[in-house]
Parts: sequence; structure tokens; C-alpha cells
Amino acid sequence: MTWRNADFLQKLQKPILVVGAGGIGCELIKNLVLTGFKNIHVIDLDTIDVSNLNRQFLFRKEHVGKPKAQVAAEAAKALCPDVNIKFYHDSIMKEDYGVEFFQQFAIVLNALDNKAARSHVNRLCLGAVVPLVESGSSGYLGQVAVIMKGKTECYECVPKPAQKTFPGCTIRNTPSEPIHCIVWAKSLFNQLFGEVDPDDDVSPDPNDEENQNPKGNTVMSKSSSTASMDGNNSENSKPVSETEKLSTRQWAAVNNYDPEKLFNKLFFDDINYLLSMSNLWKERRKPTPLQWSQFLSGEGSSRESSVNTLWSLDKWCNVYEKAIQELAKRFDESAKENRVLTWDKDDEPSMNFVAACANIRSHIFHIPEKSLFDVKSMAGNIVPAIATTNACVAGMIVVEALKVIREEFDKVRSIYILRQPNPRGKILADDEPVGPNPHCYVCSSHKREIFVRLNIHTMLVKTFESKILKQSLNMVAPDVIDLFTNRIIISSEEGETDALMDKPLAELGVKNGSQFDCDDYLQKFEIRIMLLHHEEFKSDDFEITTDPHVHTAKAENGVHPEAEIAESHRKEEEHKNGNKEGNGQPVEDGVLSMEIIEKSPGLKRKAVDTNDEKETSPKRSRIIE
Ligand SMILES: Nc1ncnc2c1ncn2[C@@H]1O[C@H](COP(=O)(O)OP(=O)(O)OP(=O)(O)O)[C@@H](O)[C@H]1O
Ligand SMILES: [Zn+2]
Repeated sequence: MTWRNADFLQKLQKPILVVGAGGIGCELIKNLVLTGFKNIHVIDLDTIDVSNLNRQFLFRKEHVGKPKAQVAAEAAKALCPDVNIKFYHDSIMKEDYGVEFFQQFAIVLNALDNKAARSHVNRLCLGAVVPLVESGSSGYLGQVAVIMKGKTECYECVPKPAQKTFPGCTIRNTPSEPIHCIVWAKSLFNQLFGEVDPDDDVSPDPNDEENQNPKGNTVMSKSSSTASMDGNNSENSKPVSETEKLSTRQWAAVNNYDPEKLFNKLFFDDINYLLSMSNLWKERRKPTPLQWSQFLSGEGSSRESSVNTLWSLDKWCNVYEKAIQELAKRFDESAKENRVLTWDKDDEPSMNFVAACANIRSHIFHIPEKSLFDVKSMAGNIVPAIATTNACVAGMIVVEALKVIREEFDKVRSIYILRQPNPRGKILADDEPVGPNPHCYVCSSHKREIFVRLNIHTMLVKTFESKILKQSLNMVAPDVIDLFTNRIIISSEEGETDALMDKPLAELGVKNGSQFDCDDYLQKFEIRIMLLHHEEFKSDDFEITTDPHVHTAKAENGVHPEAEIAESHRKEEEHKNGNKEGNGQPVEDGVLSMEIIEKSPGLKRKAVDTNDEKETSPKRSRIIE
């Protein structure tokens, strides 16, 4: 091959970084060594799970439990012994991997599965001025895009769509679809055993707007309201959160995680409490409370074992009992080390617990039940990963990486795998990269400003940090200073601003129109945030926009300005790809899909599935000779 000349071979010696050694990553690492890249660094925070083996072909049964990065590096080394491959069993979002770390690479190749890590790598590559190849796959769809500072749009130039969310009151009070019960069951897992998020409360919400009378008072039916609200009757008939202000976890601990008591609380007392909120059931079918004593056998039929079939309620109760006993035991052990459990769809008791609780709740609300397999897909928000799609994506990453390495920037393309062949019979469509969005708050070279609407009297500093800076703006270690008062509001130095975390912003002198300078030293990312006070917003409501004037008109329509901007970008993209190549299907969680990065005002929402940050393991790295 004429292009394999000395100059090119020299370029293959340059160090490159692969982020993620999962479905796409395994294919990619194999391609890279076979193409002749000689200095490869691989980072992945995870260990190998049995469920990875069907498509992550560098891994074998005996590798289950071992770090992905290590096994992938060893397998690659076995394929091409003269390659230098260094692995890191770690999260790329750690402090150790800052701009200087990135600067050593000629190119970075992303094979990730979550937006937080993708945004973080995007910012570091921009900061280090290193080209990045971004990739994503979802079922049969896939795409690859090259990101070069100042030349192409970055991963965050176009806002990405938020993951599908549901109003909190639907989840807590009036579920009507299986997914509502699954989201509830996942939240219940966290309330009992995991990281508690107050937004994910699972007990009945007495403040449901639907249950207010015109004067704004809560409506309770007579018999049950006395039973549940004034404590004249059984203490058990109050929802968990109302019972002597005990949290769900405290209540469970006081009751020794007794499966029967917990069952009766969640599926009988709380449901009765919901029934007492009579307005809710005026036009809905009432739920039917269930008691543990109705399932005395507790055995379930042993024939009902296929994960694809619908199981009886008896069986689910049995599954629930076993799962809760096992999880309570584990939780107890973890608590000794100050740790909590992390929900994982591939962990049997965790998955069984969620499937059982979701199905029992579905039964109560007359919602169709689901098989274990279906609940797993929905709870894990899984679009089945397809090995051949990953293989195509990984191949395209290498093709684009080679162009970048050879400095053939004019040849660089964004590539999409289409669902069906386009009119020209092509399943792979390509397009010239789009230039940077001059208003991008991440990569634009001038003024990076955004407006955040919130209630300065009720929003706490910690909510501002977690929901706005970290979850929405993808910062990792933010520092924030109020430009008017010169006061440090949030510091990335441990402990420095802990005392401020529970204070509302206004208590720190923040006013309508205050400006915050926020920077993340780790991401080399700076942004100015203009705060706009909105009296009607609740404590965790906020809205992010680049144009403060669009708000009123759009808010009335329930359409957010940023959503509209995203939509117009999407249409533009669709127009380009669809009309030219018959595309028009942005890839879920891929590089060009959109995210609405803020909540709608006044509506509490729950995520279907957050890309749960996986537990990171201590850093280990070494070079395989
Ligand atoms: N912050 C991060 N740092 C390093 N690696 C990460 C980070 N976030 C995700 N990854 C890795 O990216 C890879 C993505 O691969 P993939 O999408 O195939 O996911 P998976 O977890 O292997 O599969 P599945 O989710 O289908 O079970 C995973 O191996 C995951 O551990
Ligand atoms: Zn950008």
C-alpha cells in the first residue's frame, strides 16, 4: 500500500488514548493494533461482567470480575506483541487525568456510554487542543464524529435531549404504565439501600396539585384522613415520610428490614393513604391495597422460572422476600465501611428486588405486569447492544483517526449508520463536519455566558451545585465566586464552603441579576452565569437559557427556549442528513443527539434512568511490555 510509507508509519508511533473498553472499545482496540498503532493508552473504570461476553470479544469467561482495561490491553498485546499498551483501571473523570495528561496524545478516541464522561472528555480535549473522535451506538444505529477545536462543532455545541422524565406525582401517587412502577421501584432501592436522593421519594405525595381543592388545601376523604393524618388511628396508615418524620430508610431500619412489615407499609398502608386522597380517583380506577397475609404460601410455582414469562404474584412475593433479605444483609455489611449499595441490573438480588416491587405495584394499580427480562430492559434503559453495529462504528473511528493523524483535515467526515439503506443504497452516510456553534457555552472563544432562572430564596447552594453545575452543566469540580459581593460561594477545595451548602442563595447576598463566575480547573472550563430570580419557582426548579428575553412567550407554551434551539438544530441536522442521505434518525445518546439541559418550571420530574456513575476502583496502571 502506497500510503504505508515511512512518514505514515512514524505517525502511527504517536501516543493515542482510548476511553472506554466496552462494546465499541474492544472492537476499536483490536482495530488499532491491527492497523499498526504502536502506543496506545486505554482507560476504563469497570470490571468485566458475564453479560459483556456476548459482544466484548476480547473478554472470556475466566476474565469475569477483572478490570476491562487490563484484559483488553493484554488481549491486544497478544494479537500484536510489539505494541506498547498502557492501561488505567479508573474513571477518566478523576483529577489525575487533567489537561496535561491529555496533551501527551496525538488523538483521543471515545468509546463511552454516558453523557457526563463524554462532556468531560470533550472539554479536556478542547482545553488540551487535542483532536477527539466521538462515537456512539444504539441498536442498529451508530455514528462517529471528529471534534477539533475551532474547526468543528464540539460535543456540547448542540444541547442534548434530557433522558425521558416523569412528573414526581405520577411516580409516587398515580402510576399508569409499567415504567412508572419500575422508576418507583428503582427509587425505592435507593431509598432503602443506596444513595438517597430526596427528589426520589417513594411515599405518597400529599401535596399533589391534583388533590388540592380550589383554595389550595389538600383533600382527604373523611375516614382515611383521620386515620392517616392526625394519628388517631394506626400509625402505620401514614405514608412512610409522614410517620414521625422518619425517612423510608430509617423506618425500614427500625423495623429490621422485615419483608412483611415493609410489604404492608408500601403496598397496604401507603396505598390506603393514596386512596384517602379522594380527588385522585375521581376519574381513575382506584388501586387495590395488598397485604402480606394474602400470600401465605410465599412459595410461588417452581415452573414459573423463565425470565421471559409473566410470573404469578405469589412468585413475585417470594422473589421480593429473598431479595430484600439478601440486600439488607449486604447493606449492613457495607454500612460498616460507610458505603451504600449501587443498583446494577446485572446483580441478581438488585434486579429481582426492582422487578418484584414494580410488578406488585403494577398489580395494585391494575397496570399490565412485565417479565423479569422486560423489566430488566426497561430499568436498565437498554436498547440491545448489537455487536455488528459496534464493529462498524469502531471501524469508522479508525478511518477518521487515520485522517486526523495524517493531517488530512479536509477529508474528515461525520458518519452515520442508517436504519435502512438510503435512496443510493448506502447504509453508511457521511457528511462534512459542522463548524463550531459561535454561541456554544463550552467551545466558543469569546464571552461564555448563560442565564439561569431560579428562586434565590429557596434554592440551596448544594442544589445549585449538584443540579445545575454538575448534572446540567456537566462540571466536575466547580469553583464559584459572586462577582458583586466577591464572595466564594462554592469551592472545589475540600471543606472550604461546606458550611454554606445548606443555605439559600439569597442568604449569601445573592440578588436578582447577580453574576457568578464559575470555573472548573479540571476541565479548564469557565463560564459566567447570570442569575434571574423567579418567585414562582420551587427550591429545585430552574431554567437555563442563552437568551433571557425568550422566556415569557415560550414558557406560556410550555416550550423552553433551549429546547427550541435544540429542536431547530436537530431539524437542520435531519434536513441535511435526511434529505441528502435518507437519514433523519439521530442516534440515542450519540454525538449529535440533543439534550434539554434544564427542568421545566414548576414540575418535579424524575429520570427514567440516570447513567448511574459506576463505583470507581482505585487507580492501577502499568505498561505491558
Ligand atoms: N468515566 C468513565 N471513565 C472510564 N470509562 C468509562 C467511564 N464511563 C463509562 N466508561 C466505560 O465505557 C464503556 C462503555 O461500553 P459499553 O457501552 O459497551 O458499556 P458496558 O457497560 O460494557 O455494557 P452494558 O452497559 O450494555 O452492560 C464501559 O466499559 C464503561 O465502563
Ligand atoms: Zn461547542
